[in-house]
Amino acid sequence: MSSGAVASDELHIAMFPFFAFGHINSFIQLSNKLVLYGVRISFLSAPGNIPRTKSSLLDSPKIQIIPLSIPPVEGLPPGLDSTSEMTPAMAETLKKALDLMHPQIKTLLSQLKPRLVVFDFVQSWVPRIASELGIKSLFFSTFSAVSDAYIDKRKQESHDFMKSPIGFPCTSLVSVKRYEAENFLYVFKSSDGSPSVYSRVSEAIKGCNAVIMKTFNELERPYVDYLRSQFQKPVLLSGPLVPEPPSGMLEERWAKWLDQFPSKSVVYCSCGSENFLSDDQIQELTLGLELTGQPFFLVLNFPNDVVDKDAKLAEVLPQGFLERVKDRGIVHAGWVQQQLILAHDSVGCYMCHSGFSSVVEAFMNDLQLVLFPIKGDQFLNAKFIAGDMKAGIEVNRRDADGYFGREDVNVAVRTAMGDIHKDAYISIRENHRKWREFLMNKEMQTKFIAHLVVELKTLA
Ligand SMILES: C[C@@H]1O[C@H](OP(=O)(O)OP(=O)(O)OC[C@H]2O[C@@H](n3ccc(=O)[nH]c3=O)[C@H](O)[C@@H]2O)[C@H](O)[C@H](O)[C@H]1O
Repeated sequence: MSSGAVASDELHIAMFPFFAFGHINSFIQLSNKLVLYGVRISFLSAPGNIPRTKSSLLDSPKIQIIPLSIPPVEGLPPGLDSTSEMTPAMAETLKKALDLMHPQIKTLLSQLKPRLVVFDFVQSWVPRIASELGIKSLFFSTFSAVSDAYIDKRKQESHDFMKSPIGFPCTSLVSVKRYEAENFLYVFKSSDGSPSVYSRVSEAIKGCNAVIMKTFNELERPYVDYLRSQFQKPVLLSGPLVPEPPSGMLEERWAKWLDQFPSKSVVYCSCGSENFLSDDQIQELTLGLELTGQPFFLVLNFPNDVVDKDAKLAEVLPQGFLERVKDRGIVHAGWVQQQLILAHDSVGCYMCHSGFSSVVEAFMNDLQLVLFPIKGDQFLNAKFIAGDMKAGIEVNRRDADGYFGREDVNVAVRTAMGDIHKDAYISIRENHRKWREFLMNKEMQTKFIAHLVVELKTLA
């Protein structure tokens, strides 16, 4: 069959993630798995995100990237195409810009003619236009099932979030800290006419033909069963979408720096592509990493309104800090090749925000997880990993405001590295090893995707 011809039974799927790399990445991993089963993918992307997206998508004639244009909206500087470059306020405005893409997307879908469109919570209007075109729509939740379940069917008071809801599965997750419950109220916030996260997710679930969740029963069955009882519609499971081992080479400067340290001795610390720490948090985090005595590679992000990121870094780092740690510590502001850093033999501990893709990448490697969630789903992911999976250690946080001090960082990292609290270290390490073995089992991964493809073809 020539590359232009389309087999009648070929399944063509349009992928339309929200313009945040925590979401884009999950859509990329889903696309890469599906294309290996002959599925044709049209990946809708804002122009500025195409280079990173292209570098992670499989180089296959079955995948085409479709560039979109983001309509101009006041408060959204032109040329910014992902939340990793935006302030939180701009990220909210980006949602409004996405809502204005309704006609563009409808025209595109009518031209592409996919049998299915997989969309994100922000674009909760997709089911309407898809059904007008005879296209089935699937809401792909890039969050963990535990986080979707905990947030589900809630009232708009923080005390309501303190405890798990009635009917919630009986697991280690029975309550959250006050500051976490207060943070969850964000899902109800609607800024100048843009619908709240809560209403977008509710509309997405109500309107779609099925929900896809990036998980599997062996990991999150209680939460998946709970959501199935709430959603009352097909919930398809993709499995963990473990990425293929990263291709390419780690940047020379980072490879050379990491090579100088013994195996599993370095702490890699990152807050993900969408989180920005306060100056005080940066002080305590850096002084805590210094106290551990371990070599460390710290990556920090600043929103795009911080023009000179290196100057900002110099301003917020503790006095004399860089001089004191010059032989064993690096602090970098900006994007790094995270998967290649995690795969480096010198890295033995990953201290992270508990983002779901980043955690899956941690389980691809032999390292220990230290969890310091920053917002939303990350709080629940951290509790799930430390509580249900017992495969990581959370940094101790103050109940009222989530404050963590340098000693909290020091204790968590040294426990994860086996310096102190040996019993906890041994059990966490063993559980991490078991889950890694399971997640890296090719047969299991194949089973998840093969089953998903059958379900998608049945739905289409
Ligand atoms: C659903 C979303 O998941 C997010 O976490 P996640 O780990 O998936 O995303 P990132 O850490 O941004 O990372 C997303 C992807 O970018 C990669 N990366 C990131 C930073 C970097 O410097 N270099 C990289 O290569 C990383 O390896 C991962 O593959 C958050 O919880 C968010 O709250 C939630 O809405």
